[in-house]
Amino acid sequence: PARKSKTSKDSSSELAVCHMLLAELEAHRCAWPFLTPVNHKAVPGYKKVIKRPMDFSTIKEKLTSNHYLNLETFIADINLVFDNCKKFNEDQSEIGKAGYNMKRFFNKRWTELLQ
Ligand SMILES: Cc1ncccc1N[C@@H](C)c1ccc2c(c1)OCCO2
Repeated sequence: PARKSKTSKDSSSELAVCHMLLAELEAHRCAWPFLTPVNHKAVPGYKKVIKRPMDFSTIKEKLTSNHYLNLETFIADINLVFDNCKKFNEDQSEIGKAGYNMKRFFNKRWTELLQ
C-alpha cells in the first residue's frame, strides 16, 4: 500500500502523545533522579563519562520549543536518559533501580499509546 504522507494532524496528535507521556514520566514515583540535569560539579566523573547528558526538564523545554522534528527524536532523548543512567549507576543502586523501573514504564506506555 502507498505510504501515507504524514499530515500536520498526525504530527500534532503525536506531539500531544509526547506531552502526555512526558507528564506521566515526571509524575512517576521513580522519576526523582531524572527530573533535572545532573549537576556534574556535584557528581564526580559524570562530565567525563556521560557524553550527552539528558533529563526530563530538558526534554520538556525541547518539546515546548518545537525542537523535536518527529516522534523518533523525542523517544531517542527519553532513552538517552535511561542509557546514561545504566552507564553511570550500578544496577542495584537506588538510582540504577529507579532508571530500570522508569525504562520499563516508558516502554509499556509508549507501545500502548502508539502501536
Ligand atoms: C540520574 C543520575 N545519575 C547519576 C548521578 C545522579 C543522577 N541524578 C541526580 C539528579 C542526583 C540524584 C541523586 C542524588 C544526587 C544527584 O546528588 C546527591 C544525592 O543524591
